[in-house]
Amino acid sequence: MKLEVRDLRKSFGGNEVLHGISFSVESGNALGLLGRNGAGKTTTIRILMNVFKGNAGAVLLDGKPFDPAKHQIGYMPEERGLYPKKTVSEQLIYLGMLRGLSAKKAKENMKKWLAKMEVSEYENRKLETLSKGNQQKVQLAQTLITDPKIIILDEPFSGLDPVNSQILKDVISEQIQQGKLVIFSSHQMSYVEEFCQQIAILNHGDVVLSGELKEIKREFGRDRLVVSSLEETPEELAHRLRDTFADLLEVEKVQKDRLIIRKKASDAKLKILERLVEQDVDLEFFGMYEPSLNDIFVEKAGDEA
Ligand SMILES: Nc1ncnc2c1ncn2[C@@H]1O[C@H](COP(=O)(O)OP(=O)(O)OP(=O)(O)O)[C@@H](O)[C@H]1O
Repeated sequence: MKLEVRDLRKSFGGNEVLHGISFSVESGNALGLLGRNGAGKTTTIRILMNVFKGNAGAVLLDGKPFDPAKHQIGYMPEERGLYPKKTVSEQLIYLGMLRGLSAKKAKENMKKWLAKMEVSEYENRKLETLSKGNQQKVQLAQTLITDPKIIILDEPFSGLDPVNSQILKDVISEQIQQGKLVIFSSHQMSYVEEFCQQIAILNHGDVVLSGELKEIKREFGRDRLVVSSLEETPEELAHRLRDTFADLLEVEKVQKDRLIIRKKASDAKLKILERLVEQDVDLEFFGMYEPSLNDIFVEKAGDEA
């Protein structure tokens, strides 16, 4: 399956908040929808789920208009909607049956997903007596109870500690391996980086970058090198390079204890290395720049995530 968002626009009261969003994702892949607060992630997901309609554009599944009501979808909205007074098992079975499972299958899946989320011990507790993080895991169990082929999660990691985030990450990775199509929004770059093949970065209602994360990283790192010296601080090294390497490179920035430089020609790498050796620079590191997703996000969306 291929889910495609094509040129989506949305206005609220004359204020356009999505200016033509496009991205696509196929089964067996996860797409991380990234963006700062207010970038338009939730609005995009709500249009995908037909909570409301866009003013223009289309959502297509295998090239045809996508109607979420006609498919089994695991959707976890930003505002969590479980019943605080009911027990965990009651509500999971109820919601499973509401979505077409037999009572037997709903009970079976309830047990399976509570175990995967490591919250089986709370099966007979009222939801309101659980911690926020455990309620969140129950919500995820509910989202996945029908074993949906399409999974759409709005900020699934919010409120989870690192251990619970890892549990969720493992569950999502397993779903991807089983061929599910996953879209989720997040601010947490490290998790997105670990298991998303695709990303779309939203900034003020525009997709500023989208595609295969590996490709994006390769492209982003192209022409850039990282260099550091044992004897000179990155600032001192930057000074030296600006003075005596200006024909070969531009100094881009200091990142922690290293310097990021941009080659002026694609074959300049060896020449740079030769000149560094000629000048007796005591090299600590010299190599390709491999940007983190956070580096890319900061450059594209303007600030720390
Ligand atoms: N119902 C609404 N009425 C008016 N404006 C809205 C409505 N829903 C969203 N917006 C506006 O649309 C923009 C995008 O909001 P959205 O919730 O999609 O962002 P987001 O990327 O999900 O942000 P966050 O990370 O904070 O959840 C914001 O400027 C928001 O104020």
